[in-house]
Order: sequence, then structure tokens, then C-alpha cells
Amino acid sequence: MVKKRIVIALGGNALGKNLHEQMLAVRETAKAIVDLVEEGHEVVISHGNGPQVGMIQKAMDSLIKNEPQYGKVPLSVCVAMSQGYIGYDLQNALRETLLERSIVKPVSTVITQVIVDEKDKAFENPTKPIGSFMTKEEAQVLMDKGVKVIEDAGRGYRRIVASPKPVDIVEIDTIRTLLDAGQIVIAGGGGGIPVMVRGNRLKGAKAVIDKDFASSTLAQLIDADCLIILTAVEKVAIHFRKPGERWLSDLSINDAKAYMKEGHFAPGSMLPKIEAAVEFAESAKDRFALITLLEKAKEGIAGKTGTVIK
Ligand SMILES: Nc1ncnc2c1ncn2[C@@H]1O[C@H](COP(=O)(O)OP(=O)(O)O)[C@@H](O)[C@H]1O
Ligand SMILES: NC(=O)OP(=O)(O)O
Repeated sequence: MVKKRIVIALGGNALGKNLHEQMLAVRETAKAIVDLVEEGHEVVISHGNGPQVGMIQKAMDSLIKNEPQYGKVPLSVCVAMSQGYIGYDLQNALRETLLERSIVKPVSTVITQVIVDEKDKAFENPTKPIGSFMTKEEAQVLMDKGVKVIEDAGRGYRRIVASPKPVDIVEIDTIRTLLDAGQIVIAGGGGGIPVMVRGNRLKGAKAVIDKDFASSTLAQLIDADCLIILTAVEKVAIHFRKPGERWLSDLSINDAKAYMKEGHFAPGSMLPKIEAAVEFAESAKDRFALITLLEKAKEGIAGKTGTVIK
């Protein structure tokens, strides 16, 4: 098997929805990642943070309601907190799994800041769902207080925040150096901490970047061969959950663009994954993206399952 440089973007099911679920889920996640390390691939791991950043923001808001002396915690800081505690669990699960298989490789989490454009139209039009799912009635209570909420891909209602596109990654040289030294890197967690450039200063932005887009940017900047997006489906489908549903093993860039126009991929769930996959696959010759289930990552990279976009 040809050794590849891979960015693995972990979806919600790789982390669970709360602290306890996360502790359990990352053990399985680590096994799937170490399977790829064992085959000699270089891996960088990125992950989502929708449920986690929503939980942190809610916790911080209720803290300052009772103890206002702490001051409001900006959303960018909540993203940084989510990177920290998810990275902590993930890097320890990876460390343990590597030791079990007698593989000597340091693992570290790089607190990653991602530059966004302050003129990005996304700041005027929040679209990124975060936090837990609510019923319509619960959502109405929040909406009455002026909180922006949407129905999230048929799964319930969630708060929404702005989600600008990633422009650049501040710590990219650190990530490259660690990778070139043969280490495993967790980076760009939760889409990265969104920051805006103000002269020598980086100012946190009130946003949550989509992890699939941040992963595509990361993969391009480290010249990865492959972007693997691990989620809750083994393959991508057209006519998903409708008559004529068809699961795809290969998806050309042109077909992906046509299917996006025809509305086959749900916004907020599969659509950003296909957009990110297409962006990466068309960024240079021989690059491809793979979308599959967490536990099928090894089979997917061997060409046995998943949807390959190239
Ligand atoms: N065309 C499609 N093909 C396959 N899955 C789709 C499609 N459209 C929407 N989905 C849904 O998108 C989900 C993945 O999005 P999501 O759960 O938001 O991702 P994440 O794993 O990053 O948390 C799948 O589990 C599936 O239910
Ligand atoms: N930041 C982000 O895209 O998180 P989710 O994948 O959990 O939505």
C-alpha cells in the first residue's frame, strides 16, 4: 500500500454529545485512526465541536448570570476551550491505543487559530448549528428572547452562529514541523479558533468555522494526498432517503457539482462535506477526498468502501 499524508476530519459520532460519551467514543475513534498509522500513513486529525461549543457557551452564559464578575466569555474562547478538552481526550486515547500496539509516536494537540475575513458575508447570516437539539416548543422560547435558531437537517432545532470560511491557518508551520518529525497531530479542532488580523494582533471572531472546510484548508496547506471525512454514513447517496436512493462509491468533481445544484445533499450536514471534498480534490492533481464511516476508515483508504471524490 502506498503511504499517504492524510487529514482525518472526525464527525459528531466520533466524539459523542457529552463528556461521558466522549470518553467512551474516543477509544473507538483512536482504534480507527491507529489502524491507518499502523499502515504507515501520516495523519493529522481534525474534529467538530458543534455540541461541545454549544454546551460550553451555555455553561459560561449561565455562570456569568449568577457571577457577573467573571465577564462574558467570547465565542472564540468557547471554541478554544472545546479544542482543549476534546484534544485532551483524543490525544490520550490515541496514546493508549498506540502503546497497546507497541507503536512509539508522540501525539499532540495544537491549539489552532484560523484566520477569517471580517467582511465575510457569513457574519451577517448565521447558519452554523451548535449545541444540543431542541423541540419546536423549546426553540420558540429561545427565539422569543432573540436567539437565532434553525431546524437542523430533520433532526430537531438548534441555535445558530456565524460560520465564515477559513482563509489561512496561523499555526500551519508548527503542524508541518510536527508531521515532518513523524508525530501525530490533532489540529484545527472545531474548525479552528476564528480570528481576524488586526495589524500584529489576532482578534477572536464571534463564529464557529465548519470543520469540513477547515479540514480542507488544512489538508491543502500541508499538501495532503487525501482528506478523509468520517461521519455517520458509509457512503454518500443521491435521492437520500427518497425513492430511487443510490449510494455512490465514486463521485467525480463534475457530478458532485451537478448533484449539489440539484439539492441532493442536506445543508448543514452532507452539503458542507461535499463542498469541502470538492474544494480539496480540485485543488491539485492526484488529491482525493473520501467520505465514510469512522469504523470503515481503513477499508475506505484501501478502496473497499466509502465514497471517493476526485
Ligand atoms: N445525500 C446524502 N447522503 C448521505 N448522507 C446524507 C445525505 N444528505 C444528508 N445526509 C446526512 O448527513 C449526515 C452527516 O452530517 P452530520 O451528521 O452533520 O455530520 P458530522 O458527522 O460531521 O457530525 C449523515 O449521517 C446523513 O444522515
Ligand atoms: N465546527 C464544526 O463544524 O462542528 P460540527 O462538525 O460538530 O458541526
